[in-house]
Amino acid sequence: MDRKQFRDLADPEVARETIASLDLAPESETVPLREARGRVLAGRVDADLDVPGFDRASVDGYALRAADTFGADEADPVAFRLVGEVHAGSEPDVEVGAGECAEISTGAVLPPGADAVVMVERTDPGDADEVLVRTSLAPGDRVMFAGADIAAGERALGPGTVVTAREVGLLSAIGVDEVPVRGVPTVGIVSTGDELVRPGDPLDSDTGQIYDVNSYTTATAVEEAGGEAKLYPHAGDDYDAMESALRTAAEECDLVLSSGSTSASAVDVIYRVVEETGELLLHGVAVKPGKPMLVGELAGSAYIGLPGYPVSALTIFRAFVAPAIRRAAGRPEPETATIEGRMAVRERYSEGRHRYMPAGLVTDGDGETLVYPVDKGSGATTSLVEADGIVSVPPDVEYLDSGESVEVALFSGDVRPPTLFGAGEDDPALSRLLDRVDRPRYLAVGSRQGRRRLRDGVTDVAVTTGDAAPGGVEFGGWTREWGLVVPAGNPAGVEGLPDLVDDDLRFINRTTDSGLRSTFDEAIEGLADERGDERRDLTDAIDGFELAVRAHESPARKVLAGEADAGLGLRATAETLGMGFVPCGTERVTVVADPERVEKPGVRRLRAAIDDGGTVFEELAGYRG
Ligand SMILES: Nc1nc2c(c(=O)[nH]1)N[C@H]1C(S)=C(S)[C@@H](COP(=O)(O)OP(=O)(O)OC[C@H]3O[C@@H](n4cnc5c(N)ncnc54)[C@H](O)[C@@H]3O)O[C@H]1N2
Ligand code: MOO
Repeated sequence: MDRKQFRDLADPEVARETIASLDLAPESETVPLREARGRVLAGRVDADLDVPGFDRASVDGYALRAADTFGADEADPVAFRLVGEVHAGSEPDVEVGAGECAEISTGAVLPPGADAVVMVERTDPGDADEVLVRTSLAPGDRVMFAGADIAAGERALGPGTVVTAREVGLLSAIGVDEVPVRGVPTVGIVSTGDELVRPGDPLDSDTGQIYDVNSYTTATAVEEAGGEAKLYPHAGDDYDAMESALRTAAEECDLVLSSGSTSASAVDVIYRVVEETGELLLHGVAVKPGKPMLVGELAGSAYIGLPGYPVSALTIFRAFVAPAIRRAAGRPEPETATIEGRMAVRERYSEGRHRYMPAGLVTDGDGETLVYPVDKGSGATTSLVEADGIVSVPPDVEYLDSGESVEVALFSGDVRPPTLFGAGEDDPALSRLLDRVDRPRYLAVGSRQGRRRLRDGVTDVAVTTGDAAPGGVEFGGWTREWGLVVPAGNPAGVEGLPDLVDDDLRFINRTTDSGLRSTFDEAIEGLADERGDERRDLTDAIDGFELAVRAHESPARKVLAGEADAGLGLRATAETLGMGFVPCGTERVTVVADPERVEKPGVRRLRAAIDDGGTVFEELAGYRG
């Protein structure tokens, strides 16, 4: 095989073969039995003694010769002479002859001469040192013979066995206190990028800093695949920093995984580091996401470069890297849990790359599984959390039709569709109500998108302001007070919407998908009518009218950060954040369900939660149930 493929995007199969050609399997080792849980046996373990090591009583009773019990039954017992006793853990000092018996406890060595044990319950005391036996026995009854569990020389466990409590049980029984196990591949993780900050450290968003998602995510995924993750400090975006980080990791690990710096920009130099420090075998694969991945070797260690975008990095990891780590660790490929479903919507894609499409599941009113694409882009960490699995779409498929049957490879076998799937307005009361539903999924995409997804038959419920979604079953709702969120104490003395137009105030708006934004637009429209102005004149006069942010607290937070004087928001938000509030009105939030899905358990639960309301509305300033 020609292992170098730089110019064109490689076929995914070629990428898989190239990764398979890397050697990342560590040496086997021996570990104490107490530390063997979860490890994979590297070789066969044979028993070198019999278990049990002696003929053993299985019950408390009397050891005797079975032949002497012939004809005994409840009505007609046979008398035996008691000649001694044997306890577990001691060597018998008695021999059992014809017509004799010895008292014996469970687990004790069968005394010489005896070949069976009668349970104490089937006996009675007789005269003096006599025992009456009220049942007939066959030789071997209530006795476990030496080697019956496992015999010396027998195969106990084979290579590849994953050690769990059961295996520890057998190994303990045969006296093994150390086991040969496959080495755990050590995987060094080097994230690249000047902008990265470890979670827990302070973040300066103004300078473009972001929390490092890939280091911990990849480390967790490595451990899930059976490797040992070793985190290195992230490397800056220059050649020397990357070279030194990769070199150190390569010296200490079986596999080095980097993330970032794989693509086309001037700082994406990692391929040169690999080329010059080791060998670059492949750069670029015809998959989406994850096109710019790299495969190579570095100072005797295997190397894979993941793209910087978290979704791309994790998708590539799952598709290409995890199988290689499992192989190196000697772990079996997990049963892929898959589920068939029909596409809820049509999805187009035609870039000629094999696509790993994150997909969510929802059940319709008949319990049938529907599949919808979740694509918030490779840079959105919520893409994978909001999805349930991946639909693999070959490069020649240009679209998946609505209603078309597809197969979803679930992220794990225990993934289930949510009991309730909703979309619409971002609202704090709704968040609290959803806490009362078991495993709901809710996408705060705004009223407009909420209506659309309910109409498309994707979601079970829509949560909207203004007009309720048409054609649905109304579950009721609540009102919330909206207005302008200003700094505490309202230093600019803002009194209402007219001040936004007339005064020199920096304002932050909500995106047009949000229902609150529609309410605001109507109020501006009303103000324009009142003044006999064009709406446009008013909006042009508002400094920041076009500055729109996505979620319900976002404008207030910008005000809090000193970036604006007033933000569109809710009284509840101002209260929570300890800010000032200028009321402009109330608006109604309505929950509407797909008529075919009102009987789904999660949907019924939400309806009950709305009816009940409890303290939810009382606890939120400006809310009424
Ligand atoms: N002109 C082109 N630009 C891009 C192309 C292209 O073909 N031509 N490909 C795009 C694709 S596809 C991908 S995928 C990315 C891959 O980019 P890099 O691997 O070079 O990654 P960076 O540029 O360093 O980062 C991309 C993005 O991800 C953020 N990032 C990086 N590391 C982390 C981390 N550890 N945790 C969280 N987020 C991280 C980074 O800040 C960037 O926003 O390139 C496209 N561009
Ligand atoms: O390959 Mo990029 O990963 O398409 O987003």
